[in-house]
Amino acid sequence: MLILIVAATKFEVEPLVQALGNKVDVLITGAGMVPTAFGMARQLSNHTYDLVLNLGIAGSFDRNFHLGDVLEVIEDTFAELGAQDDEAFISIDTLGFGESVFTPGTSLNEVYPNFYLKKAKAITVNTVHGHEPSIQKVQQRLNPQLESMEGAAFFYACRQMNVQGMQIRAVSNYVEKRNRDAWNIGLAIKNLNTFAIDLVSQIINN
Ligand SMILES: O=C(O)c1cccc(C(=O)CC[C@H]2O[C@@H](n3cnc4c(=O)[nH]cnc43)[C@H](O)[C@@H]2O)c1
Repeated sequence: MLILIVAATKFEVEPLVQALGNKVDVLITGAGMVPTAFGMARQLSNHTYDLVLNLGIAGSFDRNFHLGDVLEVIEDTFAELGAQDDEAFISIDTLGFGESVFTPGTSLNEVYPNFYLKKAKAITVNTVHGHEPSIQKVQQRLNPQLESMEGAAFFYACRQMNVQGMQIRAVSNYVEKRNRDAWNIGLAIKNLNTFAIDLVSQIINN
């Protein structure tokens, strides 16, 4: 089983690289949609994989999730792709020249049914939300549970390159008026990597 791990920063997957770096390929793209899409296109043009895993931290709109929770992203939307029409937003889909909503090519249940994670719907943004009025606006429009800067681009690249992909994220912060002191990146990275090391070990040993 050939596995590619895709992450925005090396910090997010450092424990997994220490534990399993000789058994899987790891692509560190840099943060954001463009580096993710470009990095994946280059890597997947030159290599073949059975499974591609996007691992990272994320902000949560949903207060039922706790900091450190590890979640499977089952839908991801390019939240800013469209046009403003005064107070309204017209999605790229409605405009008729693109798609904004993407789903994974596979699922945890399909890949390894012994493992279970709570599911979440996410949005992908260029600008991390940190201003209450714009948070309320995006919640009314899309009702997202999570936010990252790469997820939808990951799903898009998987689909374009015809590979099976899955996105797993751990909550590092709530999406709220910017409050960097309240982030718990350390806990999110610890829980994410504990889960991912366990999952990848099981997959490659079975
Ligand atoms: O210090 C900051 O303000 C800051 C802003 C965004 C991301 C970071 C990171 O250190 C992590 C990079 C990675 O984290 C994802 N992420 C985490 N929380 C959020 C969020 O609330 N909204 C969007 N993305 C988030 C993102 O995918 C980044 O690539 C630091």
